[in-house]
Amino acid sequence: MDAPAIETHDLRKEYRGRAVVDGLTLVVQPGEVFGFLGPNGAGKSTTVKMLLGLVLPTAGTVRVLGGSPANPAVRARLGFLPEQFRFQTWMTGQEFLRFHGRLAGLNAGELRTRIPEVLEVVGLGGRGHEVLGGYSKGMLQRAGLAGAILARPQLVFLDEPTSALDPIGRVEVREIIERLRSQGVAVFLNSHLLSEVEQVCDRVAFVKAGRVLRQGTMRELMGGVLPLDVRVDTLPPGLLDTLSRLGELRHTDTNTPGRASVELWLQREDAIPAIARAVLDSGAQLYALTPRRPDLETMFLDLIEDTPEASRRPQLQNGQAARA
Ligand SMILES: Nc1ncnc2c1ncn2[C@@H]1O[C@H](COP(=O)(O)OP(=O)(O)OP(=O)(O)O)[C@@H](O)[C@H]1O
Repeated sequence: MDAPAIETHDLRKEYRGRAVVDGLTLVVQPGEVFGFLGPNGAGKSTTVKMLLGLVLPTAGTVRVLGGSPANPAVRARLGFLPEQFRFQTWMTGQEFLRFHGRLAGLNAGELRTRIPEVLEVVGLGGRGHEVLGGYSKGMLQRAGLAGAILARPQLVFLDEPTSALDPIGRVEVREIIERLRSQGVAVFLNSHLLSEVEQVCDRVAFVKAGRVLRQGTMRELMGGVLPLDVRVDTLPPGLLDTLSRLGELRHTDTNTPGRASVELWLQREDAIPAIARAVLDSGAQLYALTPRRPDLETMFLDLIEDTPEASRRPQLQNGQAARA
């Protein structure tokens, strides 16, 4: 089996005696999309810099792709899209990629085939001859992403990769990330767009003040529960009893004539077919069975709620009141 894409143990970074990364232990597997989340100043960028070998840890160990990030052979297999990329605005898109490709060790033949390929992947096909100074913010972000994946890295760090993109661009970046995953590439994603992280990440870690507060799959973070919304036309006698044997009945709404909805919390996804059968056997019409993904934003706010900012936060929707 391949070495983990990222493996840190008790990683620590101090600036002037203050720990900004404080005992970070993480494992990210090849082909895994890992979301690294936390409020401003949590130590995310410092962690990424240590993983890239740009900042030396004060203590602890870090291995990427089975080796040291200080090793040039390891670095050649890493891709990085920083949030604040300083582009050489006088270069064309192609020149920029050629420059980065050469730094990553690609030869002239590889660059000739790979540059048009990545420009196409990021949605800049046919625009590579234009100077970066004339690109829009979204185009620059796409060019940066092209640079990050150009040398076919095995591990890619993406820092806020869609902050300048419109909704279509965001979907495209999600598709690029999914394609990377299917090719066995690990992606370390840092984004404040939690709904986006929710949709694409296999696992997430929440960090605050340099420490991991919680990490796991979305399901694990929810305590292993899968909420399911069931929409039917009516609730015949006995159906609620049957459903409550298949999952935990959390909420029932029969206020709209001709419509009823039930929220069930399941322990196992494979209870869903039995729920569909129970509805049909009861004689009701089934309109929807919707597994609900846990809401990362609510989890995030809950976890960081003891910050001073959080105690000033107004009441949240869906009954999620901020506890001071
Ligand atoms: N070179 C440095 N010298 C001194 N302090 C630093 C240095 N780099 C970062 N810090 C401090 O470390 C803490 C963590 O910073 P870091 O940039 O890693 O946070 P972050 O989670 O990436 O934040 P953001 O979401 O705002 O980008 C901050 O308090 C920052 O001021």
